[in-house]
Amino acid sequence: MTLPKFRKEDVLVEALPYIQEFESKTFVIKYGGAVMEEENLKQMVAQDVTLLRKIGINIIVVHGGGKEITSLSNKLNLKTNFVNGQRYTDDDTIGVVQMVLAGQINKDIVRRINMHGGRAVGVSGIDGNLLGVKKYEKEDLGLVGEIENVNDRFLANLMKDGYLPVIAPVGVDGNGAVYNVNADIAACHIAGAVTSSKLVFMTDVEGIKDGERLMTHLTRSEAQKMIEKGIINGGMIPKVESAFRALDAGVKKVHIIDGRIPHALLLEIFTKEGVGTEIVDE
Ligand SMILES: Nc1ncnc2c1ncn2[C@@H]1O[C@H](COP(=O)(O)OP(=O)(O)O)[C@@H](O)[C@H]1O
Ligand SMILES: CC(=O)N[C@@H](CCC(=O)OP(=O)(O)O)C(=O)O
Repeated sequence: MTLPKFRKEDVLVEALPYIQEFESKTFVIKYGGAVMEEENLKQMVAQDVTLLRKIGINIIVVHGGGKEITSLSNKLNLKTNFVNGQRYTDDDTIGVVQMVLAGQINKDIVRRINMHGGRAVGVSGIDGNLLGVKKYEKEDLGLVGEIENVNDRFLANLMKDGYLPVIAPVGVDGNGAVYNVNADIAACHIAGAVTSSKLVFMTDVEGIKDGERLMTHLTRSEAQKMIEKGIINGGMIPKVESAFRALDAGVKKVHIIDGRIPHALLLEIFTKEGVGTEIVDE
């Protein structure tokens, strides 16, 4: 296969209108899946978010780490149990969740971004009462939390001072108890609270597919029909439902992109074609 030849100056010029459009806007990026495992991809994401921040876009990173939590739980002989896509979180497991998300993964992402001069600050939902939660009510998931409020002023202050918040999805309730929160759901609540222009889910599929066909653009009603027909299922459901919630809260576009593509974030944001699927209101 011969790749098309790009002239560097054309690539930069194509990016210019997007740079103008997005200056001072806020983007929330949910980072998870394979992108969090591969060394090269981790470095590229750190470069991409730093570049976006440096050209004046306010970036907030929300990260997952489900696989890493399961792996440490296994080493500690703790059982893993998922109920409808969420981890049943008992007293021992919440310790592991906090250690892995707010400790190891959060600091690893912060360190990488800062190696590129990105001014990242790692916080969990406990810091500054960023994610106020109550116990999840629809079913008993132990210490899984449902977000009731987001301290958006705390985030706004960090960004005003030029910092790039990197958020671990654990929350705290009114009594100071710590809860586990699904990272997709945390990202959508945060995007809504800061009226983000874009919410980008980086995952390890090409985007939303109908059979073999990648759907590059979907309206809410088209996506809803794909859920009803079972074309969208499994781990994609919480992402798409989070996308709907974010659109309700005023987010303009939600993107589901393939984090396995090198520099997928830059391609999505600065090229006409983009990568993956965008979901809009109508
Ligand atoms: N229509 C669809 N298009 C693409 N992926 C889909 C679709 N329906 C279900 N999926 C599944 O959703 C998964 C992505 O969700 P998940 O594994 O939870 O991602 P992450 O770990 O990045 O949060 C894909 O691996 C795929 O198996
Ligand atoms: C309640 C719940 O399920 N929380 C998730 C939090 C991490 C997460 O969401 O990580 P990914 O984005 O990598 O899946 C968990 O414990 O796995």
